[in-house]
Amino acid sequence: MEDLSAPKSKILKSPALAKYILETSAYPKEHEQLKKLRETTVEKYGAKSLMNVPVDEAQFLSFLIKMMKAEKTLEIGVFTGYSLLSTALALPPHAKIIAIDVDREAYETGLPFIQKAGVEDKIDFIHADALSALQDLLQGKHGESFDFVFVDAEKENFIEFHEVLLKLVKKGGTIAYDNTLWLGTVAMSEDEKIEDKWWKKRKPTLEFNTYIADDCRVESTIVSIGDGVTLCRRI
Ligand SMILES: C[S@@+](CC[C@H](N)C(=O)[O-])C[C@H]1O[C@@H](n2cnc3c(N)ncnc32)[C@H](O)[C@@H]1O
Repeated sequence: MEDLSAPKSKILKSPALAKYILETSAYPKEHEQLKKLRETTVEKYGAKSLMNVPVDEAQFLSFLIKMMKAEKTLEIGVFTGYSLLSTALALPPHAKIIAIDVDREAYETGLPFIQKAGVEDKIDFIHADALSALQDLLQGKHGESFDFVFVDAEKENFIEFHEVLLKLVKKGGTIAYDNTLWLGTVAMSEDEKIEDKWWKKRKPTLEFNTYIADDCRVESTIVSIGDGVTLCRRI
């Protein structure tokens, strides 16, 4: 999660290079309804609109979903639905996405674009706190059933999410965690400390990254796109 007030909120430190990637590769291939959803989010949410995943990151995840031939996915942290719509467009017609967020208003802001893109039927939105919704999925018939999970909610809960998600994702399935390089703070020293509201998420991010590096139940890699995405494949 990031906003415009964040200190140079991308990990790519050259703004010119970031602009080049977006303009040369990402924007030309962006679906019309994704573009409209993004513009509406900026208009309504201003600085908060950068909570949407960056266009190049969404395209990377879309590639991954297609290459995996995923058919059942889960998203934790929807906001106005940029990554949700991108995932829905990447999935085949009969596929399903369960999407969880505590903020129904934000989801409903993006919903008209999901509807116009013709992919609403693939989505089952759950308006709830993610940890309790995940427990419900586990009690239901969803154990070991997901091909792909995207986690883009509070960093403080990532380790708890991971433990439940390992019971929900299939063997060979992938869990992607967003913002795992947290504005680059993971590699900063105390001397370089930035504003408290950003710095305080450095510690849970560092703890999560160490936890995953030590977790023999998954193969994992940190991809330096957006604000950092960790991919975990369940062994
Ligand atoms: C960074 S935004 C998600 C952005 C989204 N993936 C996109 O591409 O637009 C984080 C979202 O997580 C939601 N969230 C944070 N903690 C949550 C929790 N414990 N349970 C459910 N939703 C949560 C917030 O309401 C917010 O909408």
